[in-house]
Amino acid sequence: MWFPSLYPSSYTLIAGISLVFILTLLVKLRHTASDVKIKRLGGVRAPVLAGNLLSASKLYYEIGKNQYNNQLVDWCTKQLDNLPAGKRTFAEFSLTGSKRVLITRDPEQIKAILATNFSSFGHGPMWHKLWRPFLGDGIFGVDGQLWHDSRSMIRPMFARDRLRNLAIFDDCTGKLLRKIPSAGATVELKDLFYRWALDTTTEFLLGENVNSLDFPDNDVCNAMHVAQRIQMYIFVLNPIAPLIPKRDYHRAIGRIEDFIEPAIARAVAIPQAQLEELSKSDMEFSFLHSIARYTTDPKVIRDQIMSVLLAGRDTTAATLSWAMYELSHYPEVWAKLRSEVLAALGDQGTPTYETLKDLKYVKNTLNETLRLHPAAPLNMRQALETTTIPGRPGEADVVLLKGDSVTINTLGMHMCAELYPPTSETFADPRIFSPERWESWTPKPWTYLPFSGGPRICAGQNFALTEMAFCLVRLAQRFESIEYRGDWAAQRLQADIIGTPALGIPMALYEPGEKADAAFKTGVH
Ligand code: HEM
Repeated sequence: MWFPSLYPSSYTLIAGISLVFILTLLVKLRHTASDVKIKRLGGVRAPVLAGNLLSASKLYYEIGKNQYNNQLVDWCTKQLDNLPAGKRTFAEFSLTGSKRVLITRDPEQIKAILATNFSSFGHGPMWHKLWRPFLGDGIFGVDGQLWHDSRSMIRPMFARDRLRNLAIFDDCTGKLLRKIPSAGATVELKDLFYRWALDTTTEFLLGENVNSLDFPDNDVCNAMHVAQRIQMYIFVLNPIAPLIPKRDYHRAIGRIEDFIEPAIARAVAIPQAQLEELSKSDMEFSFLHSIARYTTDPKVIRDQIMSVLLAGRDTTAATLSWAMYELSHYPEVWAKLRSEVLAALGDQGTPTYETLKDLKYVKNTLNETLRLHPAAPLNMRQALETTTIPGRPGEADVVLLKGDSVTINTLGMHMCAELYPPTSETFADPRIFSPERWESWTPKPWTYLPFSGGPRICAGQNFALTEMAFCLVRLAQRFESIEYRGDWAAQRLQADIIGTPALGIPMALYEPGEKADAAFKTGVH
């Protein structure tokens, strides 16, 4: 009686074993085929972290787990740290034997990928496909001519210091300051910075803002969060992307579109002659107007707006969150920063482009924050054609075959002790936050890349540095001291698309003369 039930399960077992055997063989064959191509090109393969089905499946499982636990960047760096001494700057893995992934923190390789060998690399067709529902064909999602056209389209709005931008920073930062409660009350500063950045960026892009500072539960703000979180999973777990539920993702994107599309419709209705006239006004001409001079196709405009919204919002919010996190731990740094600000502007003076440029310690503080906490701790590229990048000094080049991916571990590179001078009186241990180090030190080329490098360097770098300096100056003008109200040492990096403090930034800020009030030490405002 038990025979009939045994047969199907035996068949299943045999079929299962055969499938695993065939797949393993296939991976092995592909691995060998890649080896042959690499040898033919006179180069070498990077050290292999995982090159068969079993080890690569385990590795992808670890990627998913570490992403879930906010430890993906640490994991990525550990993979390199665990390699034999002298070989800790790059390594590869592959699930299928072809389409390898290279992780690198080697400055020479990064320079080749981003600049000297620029045309051989891009975000790639897979990136485009995975991000398309969100970014469409906007600058962040495309390569080649489409990227070139996008860059030309958005460049004019970043080409010079515009008065309108300062007015936006002033407005939104004023509102942010009004949300910070009186002495001793705990405020979740990270949440405020994200809302401030969303308001600032939407005002800059569209000429109207989401007003999430006044309305914390704003659904555009929530939609941005949901879309980005799911997008990160789709991207990191791309081999199983089709299995990831996407209903909330599409709904969130739809909500963001509901906000930006009416503004686009209004902009494309403006006659070109009127746009031409508007462009002469430094105060009234918005990013949207600028793009509408290039094209009146609402879809093209929507895609560029989405890209810059994504690029411009979380980056500055996360960086300012990290800056305040670090500053709260070093009262003497806050005091020095504040005295520089007060000497230049007093406690009320409005920052201008000129004053901001002269505030060296404020600049050093932001540089140091971006060194320890680059907003994009990992950056991705794909080889658009078979090519080579430098290997270890004195060794053969590393070959990347068309379709291979590269993960540039920017944070891992910033943390590499070998890339810094020895620790001294003027140069603190590189793991420590020390704006002073920038007074006597300039990083070696291609070793400090918070804004990336080469032709695709952050288009909004100056805008971002001015925006963040403006906000930091206003905070320093008003608050004499700041206090972290969480477990400072327990903080972790949450690698969403942008790296952000996983535990938030609960803080208390004190104006001159205010004192800590124990009664306020509970509850977050
Ligand atoms: C702390 C602030 C910021 C940091 C650290 C930062 C960093 C970066 C990085 C690393 C890239 C390269 C991404 C890649 O190669 O895939 C990038 C690209 C870009 N960023 Fe930023 N960014 C910041 C703020 C901003 C702001 C405020 C804007 C605009 C309002 C902006 C606009 C862009 C754009 C449009 C690109 C795409 C450039 C291209 O592909 O040609 N960024 N940014």
